[in-house]
Amino acid sequence: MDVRVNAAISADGKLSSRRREQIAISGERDFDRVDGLRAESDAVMVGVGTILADNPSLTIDESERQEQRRQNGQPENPARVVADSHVRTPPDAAVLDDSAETYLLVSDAAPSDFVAQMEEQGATVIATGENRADLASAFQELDSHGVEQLFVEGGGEVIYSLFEDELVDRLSVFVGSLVIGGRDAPTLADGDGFIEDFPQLELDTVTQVDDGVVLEYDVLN
Ligand SMILES: NC(=O)C1=CN([C@@H]2O[C@H](COP(=O)(O)OP(=O)(O)OC[C@H]3O[C@@H](n4cnc5c(N)ncnc54)[C@H](O)[C@@H]3O)[C@@H](O)[C@H]2O)C=CC1
Ligand SMILES: Nc1nc(O)c(N)c(N[C@@H]2O[C@H](COP(=O)(O)O)[C@@H](O)[C@H]2O)n1
Repeated sequence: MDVRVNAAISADGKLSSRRREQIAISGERDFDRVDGLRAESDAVMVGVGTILADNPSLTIDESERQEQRRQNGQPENPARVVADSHVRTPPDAAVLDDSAETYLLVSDAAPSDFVAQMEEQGATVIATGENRADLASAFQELDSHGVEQLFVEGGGEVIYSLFEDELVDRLSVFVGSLVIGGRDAPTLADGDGFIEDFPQLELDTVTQVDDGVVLEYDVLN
């Protein structure tokens, strides 16, 4: 499976403010670039922190891109994947609507009534790992469901875990021209943080988009 991570950060590296509300760091052209990346993917993934903060639909905005996918024999939207070890996805979350397939990655400790409720909503639940979803094993299962290109949009906890598990192939970052600040504001990669063996990146391209810049990296695993 090929895993691409994309996020928008402020010039000081924040994904959002300490209130963890959705902030439009990207401008119109960058949101359109992200829509294009969704359209190239088999599935779009976020952590449940992003579901609770932003309630995204993770579907494609541009109808021409959906039409192109239909012509290619693909579903009009990529599947949605939510990392949700501790079963916090609300039953009315937008990702559970019927506009695309949805996978929830939970741990083996997920209560069966939660699993049943999510399956009733049409989601496919993949349980791996003792107390936290084991992303490497879950990705193998996603692969068996035909997910070859996975596009990860955040947030900072999930992105850190993916780097920790050496699962990221490519990283793109839109750096917007604003400062958010705050020691409790989420950053691109949160979690415990690395103290050695820092994941190394190779800078591929730098492109100005809107009043910010997109940095594209290959990840040297
Ligand atoms: N600017 C941007 O591009 C984006 C910003 N955001 C912002 O990021 C914030 C949400 O980010 P976070 O709080 O970091 O939440 P997150 O979206 O990374 O979700 C974290 C949660 O995922 C679950 N999870 C399940 N398996 C996991 C695993 N193996 N490793 C790590 N987590 C796992 C855990 O319950 C954990 O609490 C919000 O403020 C949102 O607005 C989110 C996406 C994109
Ligand atoms: N690329 C990007 N730029 C920003 O400025 C953002 N705030 C985000 N946030 C993420 O965008 C997704 C929105 O999903 P919907 O289009 O509403 O379905 C979601 O993943 C946000 O967290 N991204």
